[in-house]
Amino acid sequence: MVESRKPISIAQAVNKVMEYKLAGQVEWVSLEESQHRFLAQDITATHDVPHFNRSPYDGFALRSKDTIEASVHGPLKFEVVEELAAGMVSTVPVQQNQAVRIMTGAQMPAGCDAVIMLELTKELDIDGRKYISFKRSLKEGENVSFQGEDARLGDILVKKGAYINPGIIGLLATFGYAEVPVAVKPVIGLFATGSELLDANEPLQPGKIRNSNSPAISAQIRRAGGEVRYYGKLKDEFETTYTAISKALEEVDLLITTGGVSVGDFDLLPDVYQKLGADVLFNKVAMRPGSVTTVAVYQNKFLFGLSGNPSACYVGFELFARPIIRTMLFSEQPHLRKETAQLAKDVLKPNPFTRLLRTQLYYESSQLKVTPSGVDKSNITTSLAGANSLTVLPGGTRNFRSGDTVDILLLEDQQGSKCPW
Ligand SMILES: Nc1nc2c(c(=O)[nH]1)N[C@H]1C(S)=C(S)[C@@H](COP(=O)(O)OP(=O)(O)OC[C@H]3O[C@@H](n4cnc5c(N)ncnc54)[C@H](O)[C@@H]3O)O[C@H]1N2
Ligand code: MOO
Ligand SMILES: [Mg+2]
Repeated sequence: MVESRKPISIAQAVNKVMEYKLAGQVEWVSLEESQHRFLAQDITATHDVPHFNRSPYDGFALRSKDTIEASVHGPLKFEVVEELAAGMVSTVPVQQNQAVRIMTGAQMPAGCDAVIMLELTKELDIDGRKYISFKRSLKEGENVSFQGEDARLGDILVKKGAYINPGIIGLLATFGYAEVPVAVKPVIGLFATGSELLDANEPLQPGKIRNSNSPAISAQIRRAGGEVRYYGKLKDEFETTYTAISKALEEVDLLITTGGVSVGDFDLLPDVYQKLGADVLFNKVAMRPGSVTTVAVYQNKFLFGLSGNPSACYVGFELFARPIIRTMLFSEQPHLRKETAQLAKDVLKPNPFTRLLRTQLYYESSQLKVTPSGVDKSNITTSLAGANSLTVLPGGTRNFRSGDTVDILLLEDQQGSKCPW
């Protein structure tokens, strides 16, 4: 008699997994290496930016109160007493009706409170001395970039858990973070199970298929921010499978297997969990694909038994393993980002279990739209290539029509969501 499994909802399954979430750790890496990593601490401004008043233009710094009389009919003439390139500081005090030639980025000379752009002046040479004339007055503070206008000392600029993008790299450099505190990448062990599996470099043989799950899941692990420890393929033999899994568990926090979790004669993972004495959190989720996804905990380590079917394996990872990885990367929004979009095609099917359609999300005018990225079956690989989102069609519904608003989960997004379920 085949064991009967009781399906639980996705929300219940996600909650069960998140109860056991693991803590993250901090390491320091060079600024360059920090790209695509996740911040392990809030980044605060270590000084004002800019930290001195400076000129945003090439022109002449002067005292605005001296310019009040300037007009088209009565241009004023000021003597130029110094020239400042960016990086230089003034040495000559500026007196009434004097100006300092100043370049973009140079610190404002003491006493000056405005800058007139080069284009608005005429330069004169009188008896070997330099002068400018100009025809308009300036207000106090005009064309000055003030200390602290970009950031103030102590401001929190980027929160812990943020994905480090090029803009953040620039910010870190601005504030002198030559070394950056980032989350240690969780190491995720991975096995593919199945005696039918060939590697990508092997020619096809009758009855055998190439192992696509390991490379795909490895890429998903890296996309989520983890590091892959690939242990290779396992034939469907109990002793070798049990030994390999128990040994690998000593080396990683999270171990993913693909295949062998259903009720077939060679689906050995349920027996492996039993022999280990692992606590099986669930072995059936009311979702399609991925209904056989099984998660177990053993000595504070996770065993993710993902389905062998490629689409089911892909979805199972994103829903249950990704949030654990992102939590270890200090994210407060570790789940896939949830949004709504308009369905662009009819999906005329009953959904006894919640269906997670692999979809292509795109913009049309100002509307977000989704369309299935291929055939909606658990054993299909081709629909995964074009999928940048999962469209959630809740269990107990049927027949969605083009134009219906649906919930979507974004696969390529770094923002995430607190809990979409
Ligand atoms: N009697 C029942 N049969 C099945 C049930 C069920 O409830 N009762 N569930 C079906 C569902 S749903 C799924 S999903 C699959 C899950 O099977 P397993 O997780 O046990 O995976 P396998 O049987 O090992 O493989 C399934 C399928 O995927 C192919 N596969 C496996 N590994 C890979 C890989 N690394 N790369 C590419 N393809 C892989 C494998 O050859 C099989 O075709 O069970 C249903 N059956
Ligand atoms: O778990 Mo299966 O993926 O529902 O098709
Ligand atoms: Mg099976």
